[in-house]
Amino acid sequence: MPAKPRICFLINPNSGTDRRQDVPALITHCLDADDVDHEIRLTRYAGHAEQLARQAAAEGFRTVVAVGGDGTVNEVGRGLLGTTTALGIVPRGSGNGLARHLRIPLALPAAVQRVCRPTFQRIDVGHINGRAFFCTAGLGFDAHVSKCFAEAGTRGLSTYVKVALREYRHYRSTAVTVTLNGETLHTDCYVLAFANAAQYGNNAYIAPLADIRDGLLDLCLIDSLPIVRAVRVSLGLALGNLPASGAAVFHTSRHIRVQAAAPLGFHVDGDYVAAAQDFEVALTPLALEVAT
Ligand SMILES: Nc1ncnc2c1ncn2[C@@H]1O[C@H](COP(=O)(O)OP(=O)(O)OP(=O)(O)O)[C@@H](O)[C@H]1O
Repeated sequence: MPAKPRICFLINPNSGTDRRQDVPALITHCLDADDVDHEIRLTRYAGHAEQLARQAAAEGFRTVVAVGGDGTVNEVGRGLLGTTTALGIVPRGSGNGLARHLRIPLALPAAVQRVCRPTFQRIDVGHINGRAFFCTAGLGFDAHVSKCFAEAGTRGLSTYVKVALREYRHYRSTAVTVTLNGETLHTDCYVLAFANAAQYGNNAYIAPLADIRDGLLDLCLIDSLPIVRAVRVSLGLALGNLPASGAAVFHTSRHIRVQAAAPLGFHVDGDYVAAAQDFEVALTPLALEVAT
């Protein structure tokens, strides 16, 4: 009889807004012990999932499953880069952008069953200033909001919307020079998003045409955001028609350089990283195997 696939579940107990304590028992209940051997480990601090994922890959697990949101998925994915272990996702975050893009079920029982009988496929991986991202990265207002969101004390979509509306009142664009596809653009940056997947999460489609396997990043540039345009952008995000709305400019490229006139914050997969003035953004095609 062939050996059962080994799956390691890494749970971030801090993801999302649902604080139920019995997630390990639920996972064990939902999977079929005849089909898989599994282990469950909990993250103890931010950054721990990357370390645990790398260790699980070294132990020979076929799949390491991020049980959490896009931040946890990012950490686990980073830990698996360069290994032969696949990333699985059981979505438990606030936004779940990558899970939604890959059409992974949002309900825990269905997601656990899917990861036990998966289809394996490879996805592209983006890097911004050396930091990997799998869903989106960005400069400007979205990064600023992710920084304020992390400091807000509460999570979830309603906190995110409250923080975004509060910060919108005083956030201003920064002048940037963007080099891509042999062209140089001098423009202002309110938001510059680099999309590997189509959405930020919560079905907010920043780049609805983004294909996670096409070897290209979709860039979405919003140079300023007066109120009328803010309404059009919000509708475009919700309806998935931002490119047709004319409220943002889109490009595709595999390698982008951005130089900003003043320090600009950036995020990867919704988690704020730092401020910088020079950005190198690049895509490595099909660099990570994912269980979907
Ligand atoms: N045990 C832990 N204690 C505190 N923070 C943790 C722990 N484990 C992981 N983290 C951090 O929690 C952050 C948020 O988690 P995650 O992104 O999974 O949830 P979310 O923000 O609710 O979901 P989403 O990103 O989909 O909106 C991650 O960036 C991760 O670094």
